[in-house]
Amino acid sequence: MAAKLELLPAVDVRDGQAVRLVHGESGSETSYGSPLEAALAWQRSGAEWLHLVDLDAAFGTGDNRALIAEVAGAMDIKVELSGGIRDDASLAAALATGCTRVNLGTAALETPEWVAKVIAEFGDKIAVGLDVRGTTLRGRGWTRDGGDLYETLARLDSEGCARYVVTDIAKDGTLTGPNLELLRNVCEATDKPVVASGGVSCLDDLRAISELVPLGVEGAIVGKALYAKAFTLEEALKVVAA
Ligand SMILES: O=C(O)c1ccccc1NCC(=O)[C@H](O)[C@H](O)COP(=O)(O)O
Repeated sequence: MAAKLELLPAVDVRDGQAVRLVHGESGSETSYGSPLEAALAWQRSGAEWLHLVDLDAAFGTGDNRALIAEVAGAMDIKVELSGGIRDDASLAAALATGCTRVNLGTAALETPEWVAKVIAEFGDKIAVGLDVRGTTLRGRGWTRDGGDLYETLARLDSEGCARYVVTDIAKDGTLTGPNLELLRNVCEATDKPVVASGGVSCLDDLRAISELVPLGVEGAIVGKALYAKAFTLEEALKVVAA
């Protein structure tokens, strides 16, 4: 288990632009310009990880595959790739970017046999995103219900899933703080590391998530707060190093 919380600044890509959504809803975008510039800026600021999302692939409105490959290829740091990775072809394209790991979402709900197969084949290169409203999972760019969180978690655990990225959709992009209770509950239900996602608004939120490291929280994805300049990545990295 990691001793300090890992920080994963997010670059979510829609129609070629770095954007932030509210509650992950298509159409709620605020644009922040070039994804490559954003990713390079986080790297220059000392990030050890980048969380890179192809929102068009997640929503089924096309993809940004070439751009995502360009961004991932330009990074000297670890990259977690998410969005629309649902079959052999999209997984092969994602892994070919040289990313450190991929995050599967919808596939874990809709094609569990395929997910079990790729977990067995690729081990900790595969994480599963558990994106929830309450305790109900959501797939297809968070637009469709996909079953119970804890039943799915038990199934994935039994298949050897290495890691979970847990998002409370009600918090995502809202700057209203992470759902610490959800994180605690998921950590109680699994021995595997958990990456927290959604809602971080201030440095105290990162301090609060850091307190969950002994329970199994390994990292925190930070999006909107960095783009809205609530704090700098340098400040955030200092807080988690303390
Ligand atoms: O990750 C996905 O596949 C995804 C699919 C559909 C909508 C949103 C998706 N991801 C969003 C993120 O990973 C955010 O970058 C992350 O939760 C940060 O949230 P916040 O700090 O609240 O901006």
